[in-house]
Amino acid sequence: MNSLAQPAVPAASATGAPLLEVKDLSAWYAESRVLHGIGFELREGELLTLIGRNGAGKTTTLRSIVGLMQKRTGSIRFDGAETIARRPFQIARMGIGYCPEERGIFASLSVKENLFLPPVLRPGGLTDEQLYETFPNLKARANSPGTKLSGGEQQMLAIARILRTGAKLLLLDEPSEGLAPVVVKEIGEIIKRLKTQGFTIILVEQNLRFARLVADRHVVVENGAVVDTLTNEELAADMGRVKSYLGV
Ligand SMILES: Nc1ncnc2c1ncn2[C@@H]1O[C@H](COP(=O)(O)OP(=O)(O)OP(=O)(O)O)[C@@H](O)[C@H]1O
Repeated sequence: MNSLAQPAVPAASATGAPLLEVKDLSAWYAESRVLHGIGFELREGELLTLIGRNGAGKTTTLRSIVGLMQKRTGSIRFDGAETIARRPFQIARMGIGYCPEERGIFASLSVKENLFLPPVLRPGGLTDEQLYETFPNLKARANSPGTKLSGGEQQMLAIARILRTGAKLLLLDEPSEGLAPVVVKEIGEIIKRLKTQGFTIILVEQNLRFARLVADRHVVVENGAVVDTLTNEELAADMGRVKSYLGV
């Protein structure tokens, strides 16, 4: 039997409460306020995109959720617990994995060393076998140094790395950025597969075609606030609505 046929993550909670609730979230870089009361909810197993122009506050929202913004106010509830005052390592242990835009692959380490660097923080993560099944090209390149990987392979490695930790909410910052269309498609297939395995995902994305392929809902961020929320069907029916926010 395919070992990935079983969901890697437990089914939705019996209460039906959102897995993540962000309310009135503000955040600052030093004295500069960049988020102005962001709010949205995410149900278990859902895939949500944050879309918006450069500088809108999407990355800062992800950084706030994982506790990396020193000054943040409002409420971020994950799995029923308030996390706004928690430290990054505490939040990671609760089951949130962050894959930053810069990917963070260590050039001097092999693929395997990069993959096994983050500790397993809680049960429920993918086993080595499941990881290599999802990312066969990482298995083939297990002993290659990080420097020798293509952009797409680096992205896959960055995603694979957080799947071992036991995270059930994955925050992925622009995984399609700078990749050729064929590789973007491959990453899209992997993300769809992770969703069917039960992972809950927030994707920061500027590539609307890619976002449409994988997402359930889209939250549009402008000047550090949510200005619109659309289902994937609404986006498909009216791409102009979102393009006007993006200025494309
Ligand atoms: N380290 C930093 N110090 C000061 N200001 C920052 C820092 N990082 C981001 N900013 C500012 O915060 C605002 C929000 O940036 P953020 O990176 O969250 O936007 P974004 O929507 O993710 O856009 P992008 O796609 O360009 O990353 C921008 O005005 C940006 O210039």
